[in-house]
Amino acid sequence: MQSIRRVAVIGGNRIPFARSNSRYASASNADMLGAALDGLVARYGLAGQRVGEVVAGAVLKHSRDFNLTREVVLGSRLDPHTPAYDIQQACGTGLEAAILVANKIALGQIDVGIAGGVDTTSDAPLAVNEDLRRTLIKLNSARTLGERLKVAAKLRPLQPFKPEIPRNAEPRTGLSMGDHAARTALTWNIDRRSQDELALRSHQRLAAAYDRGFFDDLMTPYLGLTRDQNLRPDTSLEKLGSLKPVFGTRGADADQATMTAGNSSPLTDGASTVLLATEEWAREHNLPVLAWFSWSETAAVDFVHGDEGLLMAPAYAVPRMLARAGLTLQDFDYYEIHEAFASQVLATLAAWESPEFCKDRLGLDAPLGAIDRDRLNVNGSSLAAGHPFAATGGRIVATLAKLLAEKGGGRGLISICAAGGQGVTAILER
Ligand SMILES: CC(=O)CC(=O)SCCNC(=O)CCNC(=O)[C@H](O)C(C)(C)COP(=O)(O)OP(=O)(O)OC[C@H]1O[C@@H](n2cnc3c(N)ncnc32)[C@H](O)[C@@H]1OP(=O)(O)O
Repeated sequence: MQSIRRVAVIGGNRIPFARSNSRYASASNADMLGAALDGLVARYGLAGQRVGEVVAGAVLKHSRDFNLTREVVLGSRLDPHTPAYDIQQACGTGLEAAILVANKIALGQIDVGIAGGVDTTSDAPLAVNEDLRRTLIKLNSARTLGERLKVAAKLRPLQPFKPEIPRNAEPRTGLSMGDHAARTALTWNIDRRSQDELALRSHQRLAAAYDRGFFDDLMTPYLGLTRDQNLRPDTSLEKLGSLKPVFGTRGADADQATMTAGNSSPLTDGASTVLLATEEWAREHNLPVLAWFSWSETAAVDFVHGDEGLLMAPAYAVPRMLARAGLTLQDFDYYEIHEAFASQVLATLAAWESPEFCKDRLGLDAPLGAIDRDRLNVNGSSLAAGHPFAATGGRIVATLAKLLAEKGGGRGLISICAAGGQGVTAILER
C-alpha cells in the first residue's frame, strides 16, 4: 500500500476578473482559462513539461467544449501528453478541482498537477428551444430529401428564434441564488447595515492588497485589465446604503429585502489556476512551498424538501472537517469564506454561533462559536473581486497559500457555498 504524501501549494495565477459584458465580452472560456494557464506555465517554468493532470471546469459551458480543459492544455505550452479533464460542482468547481488534484498527489498517483476554473456570463451558452433542437436532430439524421422535407415542414415560422437562456437559478425551485439567499437572510435576521459593512471591508481590503503588490505574482494582466474591474476603492457605507434591494423583493416579505447590487457578488468573467505538487517535486524544481493542502470536506443540504438554506452547506461541511482534523473553529489564522452574498457569509457565521443550530442540526454539545472578524477575508473576497463561478476556488487557494507564506506559518480555512445546496471546504497549513 502507498503512504499518504504531503501536498504542497506552489502558487497560482489568475487573470483580473471583469464585469459581465464588459472587458472580456469577446473572450471565451477557453481564451480566459488559456491565459490563466499560460501565466502559470511561464511563472513556474513548466513549458514543455508533462504535468500529472490538469483538472478544471466551468459552470456555464458551450456544448462544443466537451473537454474544455484538455483543449486548453493542447493550446498551451505544456507537453501535449499531459492528461486533462473537466469537472463541475457549481461555485465549488475550482476548489473541488484542487481537492481532486491534491488527493491524487497524496495517494502517489501523480507528483504534480494543476487545478483551475473559468466562467463567463458574457459568452453564455444560449441553446435553441427544445422543440427546435429535437427537430434539428431529426433533420440531421434524415436519410433522403423526402424525409428531410417532411421533418422541415414541422418547423413553425417563429419557433427558431426563441432561445433557451441559462438562468442563475435553481432548477428545482426556479428561484435565483439571490432570492434563496434573501430567504436565508430573513431566517437569520441579517440586517442591511452588517451586509453593507462586510461589502465595504471587502473593497477596502482588496484595494489595499493590490496597493501593496500582493497580487503581483498571482496574476497576469489580460485584455487591458491589471486589477479586478469590479473593485470600487471609493465606495462607502453611504453609497452602499443608497442602493435599492434587488433580491427578495417579491412576496409577503418584500418590505424586509436587504440584498443589493453592492452587497451581492456581481456577474463576472474570469479564470484562475493553481499549481500543486509533492514536496520532492517542489525541491527538484527549486520552487518554494507556499502552504500545505491538508484537509477538505464537502456537504449538501436539502433545500428542496427541508428548510435548510440553499447556500448553507458550508455550515455543515466545516464542523465535519474540524472534527476529522481535531481542530476548533478558532484554530485558524485566516478564514476565506467566499462572498457569494454578504448575507450568506453572515448567516453562516451566525449558524456557527447559534447553540440551537449547532445542537439540532450539527449534533454538537456546544456552538462552534465566533471567529475573529479581523481574520476573515483579509485581502477582500468575491464582493469586491467579483465571482466568475468556477474561478473563485483557485483565486482563494492561491490567495490563502500566499498569505500563510507571508506570515511564515499558520492555518487557513476555506469555505465555498455552491448552487444545488452544496458546500466545498478545505484547510491550508504552513
Ligand atoms: C453559483 C453558486 O454555485 C454559488 C454562488 O456563489 S451564489 C452567487 C452567484 N452569483 C450571483 O447570483 C450573482 C448575483 N448578482 C447579480 O445577479 C447582479 O450582479 C445584480 C442583480 C446583483 C446587480 O446587477 P446590475 O444591476 O447589473 O448591477 P450594476 O449595474 O453593476 O449595479 C447596480 C447599481 O449599483 C451600483 N453599485 C454596485 N455595487 C456598488 C458598490 N459596491 N458601491 C456603490 N455602488 C455600487 C452601481 O454603480 C449601479 O448604480 P447605477 O444604477 O447608478 O449605475
